[in-house]
Amino acid sequence: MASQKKKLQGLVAATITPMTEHGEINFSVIGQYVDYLVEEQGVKNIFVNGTTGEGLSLSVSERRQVAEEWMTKGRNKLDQVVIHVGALSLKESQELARHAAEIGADGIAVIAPFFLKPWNKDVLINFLKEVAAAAPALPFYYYHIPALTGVKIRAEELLDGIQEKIPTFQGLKFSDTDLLDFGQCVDQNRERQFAFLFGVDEQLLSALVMGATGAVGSTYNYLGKKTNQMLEAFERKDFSSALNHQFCIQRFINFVLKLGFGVSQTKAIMTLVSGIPMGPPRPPLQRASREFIDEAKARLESLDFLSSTDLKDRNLESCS
Ligand SMILES: CC(=O)N[C@H](C=O)[C@@H](O)[C@H](O)[C@H](O)CO
Ligand SMILES: CC(=O)C(=O)O
Repeated sequence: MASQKKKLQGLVAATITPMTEHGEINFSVIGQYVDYLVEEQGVKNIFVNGTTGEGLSLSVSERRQVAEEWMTKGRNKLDQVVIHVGALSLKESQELARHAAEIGADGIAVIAPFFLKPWNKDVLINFLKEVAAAAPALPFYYYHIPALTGVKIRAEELLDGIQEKIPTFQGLKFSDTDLLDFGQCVDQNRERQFAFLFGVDEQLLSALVMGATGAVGSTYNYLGKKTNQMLEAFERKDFSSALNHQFCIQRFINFVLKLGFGVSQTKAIMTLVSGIPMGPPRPPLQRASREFIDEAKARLESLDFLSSTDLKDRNLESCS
């Protein structure tokens, strides 16, 4: 039963989908990628085929294969694998949900359909419910990302009474900066065992204060270790250390955001930091520029986020 599953906690890396130079999925590096997350970043949960994974740019068949590969390579190594199964077609979404159940995933997540959009809460819930029903034993997470879907129905409103409609509802992945909405999701559901997973990595500390139980994000692929240090400091109520860690992370994210930061840039950064080739993104995205890569690399080095370098002595802003 879904409700007996252990709660999803801590950091969840939104996985990149590695690709070859020819734009095909590069399954061959996923095993290495799992080991890197677990051993180097201390991250044992993953969120597959989401924004970072270019899930909506993959075919249904590719999405199934990617999910299977992560499940296979993650066996006995990862704690939880959540598969994003959102799609514009309800049928496709249901197929992916059933498939996630078949391969033994720990949960499914769904974004709001973003072309022909649900215009109110009830319409959105009805769509989500149909998807959830295709995998009745799997924990279900709603993936709230209004800036990308254009569906701005507040999460707080959506959560009101959701378990009556979707019995497998287990939590929320909240990728928005509206901490009033996020805080109210937590406050109004205190007696329920929901997971409140925050998705704006540069603001995670504020969300922890608001009651986040975990976080899903792209930067946990390569800043997982650093972010785990922040979580540990927060746990032991050492707020000044936690804030220092958050500021370090912010310095990097702020820097790359100003250069222009998205999935393409995440692929380039992960390639730099992990040494595992993530390849180019799929059109319409375009690969990160040489200038971006050089500047990001220099910044990673100065913040000590690139372990291979030894700049510590002349480094004033080092975050280690
Ligand atoms: C829009 C987007 O991709 N958001 C990611 C997850 O939800 C985050 O992990 C961001 O990449 C990160 O917070 C940097 O802004
Ligand atoms: C960041 C995130 O959660 C995603 O890539 O879907």
